[in-house]
Amino acid sequence: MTELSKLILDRIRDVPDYPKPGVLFKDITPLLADHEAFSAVVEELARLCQGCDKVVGIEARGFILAAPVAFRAGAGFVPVRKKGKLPAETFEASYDLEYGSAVIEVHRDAFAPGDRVLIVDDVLATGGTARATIELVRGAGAEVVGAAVLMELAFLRGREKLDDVDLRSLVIV
Ligand SMILES: O=P(O)(O)OC[C@H]1O[C@H](OP(=O)(O)OP(=O)(O)O)[C@H](O)[C@@H]1O
Ligand SMILES: Nc1ncnc2[nH]cnc12
Repeated sequence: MTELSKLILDRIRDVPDYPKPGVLFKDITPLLADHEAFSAVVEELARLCQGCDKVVGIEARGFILAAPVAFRAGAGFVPVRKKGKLPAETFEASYDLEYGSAVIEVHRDAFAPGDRVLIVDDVLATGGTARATIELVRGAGAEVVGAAVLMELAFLRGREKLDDVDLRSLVIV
């Protein structure tokens, strides 16, 4: 196990049966509260944005990672939000996730044509959220150069839905 993996795994709390019975929730708040771990994660994710123009973060937990990653990498930040939260004209996509379903949106003018984009989120579970985000970003005229998550839950096989992108996970459990 690498030093970074240990730093991450030691600071993720498992919460059983949240938000529904049978779900083991991976709570990243202890990691966020630890400067050493949070900054190491941001540094590592920012390395994946070499030459990218924008970092996309997915509401809500994705924002916490994607915004500092964009700042560190010298890229712009674009929010993908749950339906009804963005004020201007949007594209939208619906999807299923481990414990429900949702609709996400991005502003129609969020990207310049051909922008190179890294998608950042905290957890990859079923892959529904990431898949929908890729479609949104491509539909808005940008190029997805990669997707990066802090933690991948391998048993949910989300990676199989993302076989057309370069997916990096800092830890896989
Ligand atoms: O791979 P999937 O099965 O799609 O699940 C992963 C998504 O689930 C969580 O978000 P959630 O929708 O719970 O929103 P939150 O960030 O507002 O808590 C997580 O932050 C990912 O975005
Ligand atoms: N088990 C889980 N823990 C934290 N976030 C999630 N998003 C989807 N599944 C999750």
